[in-house]
Amino acid sequence: MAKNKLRLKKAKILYLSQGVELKDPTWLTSCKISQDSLIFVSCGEGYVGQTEDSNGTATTANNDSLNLDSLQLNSEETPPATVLVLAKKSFVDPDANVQLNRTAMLPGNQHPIGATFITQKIIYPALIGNDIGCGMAVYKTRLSSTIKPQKIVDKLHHLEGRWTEGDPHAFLISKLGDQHTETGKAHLDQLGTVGGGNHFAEFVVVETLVDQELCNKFGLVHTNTYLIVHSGSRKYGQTVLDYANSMQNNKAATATTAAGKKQQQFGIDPDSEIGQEYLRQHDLACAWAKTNRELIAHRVLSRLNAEEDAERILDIWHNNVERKIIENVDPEKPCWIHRKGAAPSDRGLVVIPGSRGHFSYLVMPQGEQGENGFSLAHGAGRLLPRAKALQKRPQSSKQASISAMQTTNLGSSVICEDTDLLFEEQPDAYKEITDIIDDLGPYVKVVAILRPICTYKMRKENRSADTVSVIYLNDTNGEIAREDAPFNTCFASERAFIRYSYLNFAPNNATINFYSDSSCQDFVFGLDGYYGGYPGPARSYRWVGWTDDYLGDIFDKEPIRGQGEAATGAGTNVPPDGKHPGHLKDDDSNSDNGGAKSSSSTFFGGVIGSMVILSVGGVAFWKIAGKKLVEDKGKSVLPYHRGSRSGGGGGGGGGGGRDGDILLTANDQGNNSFELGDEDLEDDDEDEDENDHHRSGRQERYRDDDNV
Ligand SMILES: Nc1nc2c(ncn2[C@@H]2O[C@H](COP(=O)(O)O)[C@@H](O)[C@H]2O)c(=O)[nH]1
Ligand SMILES: [Mn+2]
Repeated sequence: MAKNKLRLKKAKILYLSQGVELKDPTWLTSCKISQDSLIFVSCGEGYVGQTEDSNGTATTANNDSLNLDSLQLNSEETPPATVLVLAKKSFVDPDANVQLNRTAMLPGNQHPIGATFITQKIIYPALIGNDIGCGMAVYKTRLSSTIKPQKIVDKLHHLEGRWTEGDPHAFLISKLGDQHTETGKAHLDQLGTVGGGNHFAEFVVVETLVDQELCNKFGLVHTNTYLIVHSGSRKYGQTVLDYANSMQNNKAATATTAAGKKQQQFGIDPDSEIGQEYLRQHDLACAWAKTNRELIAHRVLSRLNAEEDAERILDIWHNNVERKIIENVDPEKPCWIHRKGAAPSDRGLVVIPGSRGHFSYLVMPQGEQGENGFSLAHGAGRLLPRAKALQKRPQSSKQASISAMQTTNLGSSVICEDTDLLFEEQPDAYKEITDIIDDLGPYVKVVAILRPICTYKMRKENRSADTVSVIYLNDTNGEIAREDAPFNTCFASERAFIRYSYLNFAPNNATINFYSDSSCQDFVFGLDGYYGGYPGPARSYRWVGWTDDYLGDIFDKEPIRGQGEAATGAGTNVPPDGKHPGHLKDDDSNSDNGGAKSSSSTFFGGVIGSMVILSVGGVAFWKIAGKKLVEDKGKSVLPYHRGSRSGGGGGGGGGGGRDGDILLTANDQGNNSFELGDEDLEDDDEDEDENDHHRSGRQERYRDDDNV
């Protein structure tokens, strides 16, 4: 319409007065827009018209609370919600205001973080996003407040990847009961891991005891150190959102009316079967996230021998949907409080962190809670988008600028071995916490102010997440050698690799255990026949702790096999569902106890979206192209000399490798290099941050994108 009337070649955005984008032209007919309403037509520019604040005062666009009543935009089915912006002193991004007002008309898939949305009769999974149950926990520890930050830095290692000192599944069940048996082994490698993005584990001390009585009640003292843990449900939450999305998509396809379609695309009736199932899974994810924070605290504190007597002071979700009867709305029917980066103000003590270089506040909600949606800020919130914060990284004196980022103006230390993340999360990228606390003045009483001393974000070195342990067990002698074959992190820029694969050097009759010690969920392995290997009884393979998640597309394709007999055999714990390489064979005679006619094996593995191909004793190199494993014909067999290998197991039991067997491949740290084509950097990670396209490949894997 605008195109024709105004002869615009590229009318891109229509705004209603107040700056609300008219996304869907059907609103013009389905909503009552008065005849004399103004519509602003833009060729892509932002809204520049005037807005009106809640006092009726005209202001410039998008910089204050908007009164949607004055929009005269009302649909009988979805009248726009009332919008209240509590931020007065603190900065609010104009785009956030626009998103907020748009969401008030009909929740879509863009909404600001740091907001609460209250609905009746309908819930909106998209408002919660994928990091269901993200929240903050605070623990009192017995560590003295005089502890040196460097001591903490030195001790905080091996916190990535699966918790190996205990059984994560048993831990989950012990905390949450049998309801979590249904989660099976899935995602357990992530239980007890901080994750990426804004997540952190931070040691703090008390800077100021503000409300002595409440400090006494919660054990807040100057002498001790406290631990704040911020994390969520990791990939588990994503599966729950996926469920909701798939159900909604199905429904949307059968919706008849335009209005009905919109509703069904984004919202669910909580009493419907789908709604009930979503809420059930959502609640499990929230419980999972809480347990995750508990295990993170346990792991972190155990590094400092302080896990035993730690006391949890609070644990709150700031990313979930909650049912609540709000008397003055409807004393009978519950409302649904969606918190997207907002802390509850009806559950006692709340922590509001600033940034790793600012103070954090412990506050107690007070006074009338209601107009604030029973919610508070969950943190200072970002001032700068990630990309902008990253641009502040100086190009020169790289190392100096990295080191500067590893301490803060408050004298605290920062552990963050991803340099981009280090800059993205710099304190200057966050708003001033004191402004936020001032804005919350009517709703909270400050209890104590906390000073950071050491913030753990992530380490790359020794990430057990990126380690595959290959352990050789001799039939009779038990374990004879273990090698951790580390992927030198799964960061695309650094090239994942496996140092060695020793399969060919394991003795005949050995049982080779593949321990999945990884949260690299797309990591895949395969075993297949080997061209001309040495003769000997088959080895068998045990797959320990592997789940379907680890095995990607590669195994859907039958790998190109060598000419020899495969030495694969089903171990006691095989990878699921036909994906075990043993299932690919015609002749399954080489089972656990070994068929006599086996030879050696070609062994290959890969990381989808990145690369790792290894091949021991094989004849071919392989590479990942997109999500497919293809033979890399450009590579020839490279020699490998057993003599140069360290560790036991080589040649024991009579077989051993032979000169000329190929050691693996992959990156400059392996013995043989393996170049990657560009396709290896393909960005196919479903975790990708929609606001953060500058990275690629596996680099996103550890980023929790929706990690509010
Ligand atoms: N004390 C610290 N606070 C931090 C850090 N990184 C972020 N933050 C604050 O926490 C919230 C979390 O926000 P979310 O949207 O990811 O849930 C954020 O708004 C910051 O104010 C940190 O390292 N230490
Ligand atoms: Mn969060």
